[in-house]
Amino acid sequence: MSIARSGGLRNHTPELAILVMLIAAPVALPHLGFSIDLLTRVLNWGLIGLGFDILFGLVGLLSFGQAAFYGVGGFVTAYLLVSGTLTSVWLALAAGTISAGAFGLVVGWLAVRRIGIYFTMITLAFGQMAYFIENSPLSHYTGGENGIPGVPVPVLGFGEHAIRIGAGLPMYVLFAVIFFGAYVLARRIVRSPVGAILLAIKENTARVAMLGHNVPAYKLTAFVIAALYAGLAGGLLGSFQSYMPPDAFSLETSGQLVVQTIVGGANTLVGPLVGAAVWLWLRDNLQLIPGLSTLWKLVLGIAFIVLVVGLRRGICGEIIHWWTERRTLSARQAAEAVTETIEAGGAVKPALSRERDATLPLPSPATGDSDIALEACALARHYGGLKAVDGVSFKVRCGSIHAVIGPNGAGKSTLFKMLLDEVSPTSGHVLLFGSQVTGHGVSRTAQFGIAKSNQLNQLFPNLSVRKNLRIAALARRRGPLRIDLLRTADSLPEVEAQIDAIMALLDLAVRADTPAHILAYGEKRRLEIGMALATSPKVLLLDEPLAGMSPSERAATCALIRDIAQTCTIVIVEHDLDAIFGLAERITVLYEGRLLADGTADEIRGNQQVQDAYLGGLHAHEPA
Ligand SMILES: Nc1ncnc2c1ncn2[C@@H]1O[C@H](COP(=O)(O)OP(=O)(O)OP(=O)(O)O)[C@@H](O)[C@H]1O
Repeated sequence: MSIARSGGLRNHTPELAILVMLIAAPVALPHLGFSIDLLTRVLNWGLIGLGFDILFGLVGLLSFGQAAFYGVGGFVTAYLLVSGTLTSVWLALAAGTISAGAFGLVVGWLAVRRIGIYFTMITLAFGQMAYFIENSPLSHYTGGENGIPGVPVPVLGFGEHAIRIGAGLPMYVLFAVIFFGAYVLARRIVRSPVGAILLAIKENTARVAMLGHNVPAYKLTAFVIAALYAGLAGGLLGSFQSYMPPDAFSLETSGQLVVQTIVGGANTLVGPLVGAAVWLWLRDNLQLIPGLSTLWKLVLGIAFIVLVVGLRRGICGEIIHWWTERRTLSARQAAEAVTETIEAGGAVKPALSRERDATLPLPSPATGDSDIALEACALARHYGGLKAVDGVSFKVRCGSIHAVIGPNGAGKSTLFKMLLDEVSPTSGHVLLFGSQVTGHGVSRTAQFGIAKSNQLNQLFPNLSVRKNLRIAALARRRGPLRIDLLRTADSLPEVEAQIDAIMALLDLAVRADTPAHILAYGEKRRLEIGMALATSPKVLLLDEPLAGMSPSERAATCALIRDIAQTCTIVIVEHDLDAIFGLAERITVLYEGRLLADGTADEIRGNQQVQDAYLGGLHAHEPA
């Protein structure tokens, strides 16, 4: 089970389990060497870990700079209280948390445009810069190397009814209540449309952008959420210790968070908490072993290696994986058996719907030759000296099926990429219903109404068919960015209805809960088309939709394309010319990047130049 799962009463089991764990911990764990203070400290790490797990576990962005936000939250809170600017610890905590979030917005804005190691390096650099700033230019406010002593504890109530939350059990209870609230919120975020899109970004970032989601903005959202959690944890640290230490900003803090999350299990939310418990317990108890002296660090390192090698998914990750495998094994085996049957040729030919469903996108108005849906205006793309596409112009009539054909390397895929603005043209532009889309980027172009099904499948392999389609359908319904963190991803009835209609159309309804990677090849191709269709496009680009299909699958897919053509304009690249001549109203022929011909199927069939350059050659090479 990933943390993105949703639906049903069972989904509240994790919250209940956490509640029981938080209540039982101060009773049971002191017998195992956990003091109440250690448990409180573990909760503090767990709190920063909740946000970090959304960033790292869910989206896959490894930050080595979380200490910066932990420190900002902590020092802003501590300074406001100790300087007397604020007397309410709660208000100071809110100010510290918001400051960390604002700092996260700035750092994240710069960092999320980079991926992999570059992202990590930027966060690391900002973390180190924050440490330096705390220690030097701002030492008047932060106390530099001395930190800020005398941070007051929170007070509940007013006047004579006020209760100071002192050290020991009361402080643990405060941290436990805050952690529980933060955990419930984090789970809601994970199960929200935003959470679903963040998980999809980790699976296949390019496809999420191609569907119309603003990927950098969603990553930034995750980054700020992580910074807010870190800021809150930092603010609480000062009150817990009555002292805000400068090492909150240190690289060791960021590193320890990463280690604890890996040990506990990323993408589980509770993993960083469990990792912190194991890590801090080992650290505290190893130091007490007589004769171990400074060797305890070596032993701790060996323990880390053993844990990581032995439990690849981390402690919680392995437990959840084992449990999920047990629960879903029979369903998975049944799905794999269906796939084997289909691939062995034993499946019944898909009974594709001929009825247009009311929830599918409505047809574009096709009112005559002047009604042009898409226009390529002198499009060119050069790679150094190679002219992959060289000044190609053509018009696609609204409501038609328009084919682009040409031999291998003619520039068809490059042309498609420019139509969706995945690749910027060297010169020329694209008009959609008379408005220029070129230059807006792939997400905006998808939002304008152009969708593409790719030559090579671009699915979210570990997500079910329904979830794949949901990511696509959410793009058009919610626009490029919406931060609806508190609703569940499957709570939009119109989106679910659209998914059901598309699954019925694609004959994938029985595979709704099957992960995409288990599907048979032909089913994956249909899902690829379905994802483009789920964005309710005005113009659908199909790049070699029949590639690799059996004759019966080709026939079924051609019928599907005709069905889809009732709802939107289609531009199709395909090498199966029999299919193309049967489907397309108009055909554009490319040869070595240039436009060779453009006309009706009959005109193209009778064109001698096309015969010489492509049709003759292709039929000569075509397998029987
Ligand atoms: N990113 C790139 N960098 C350099 N050359 C490229 C790039 N993308 C495509 N090309 C080249 O541009 C030319 C056109 O490629 P493209 O994939 O668009 O052709 P195609 O008509 O789609 O071929 P196919 O039918 O085999 O898919 C080819 O020579 C290809 O090697």
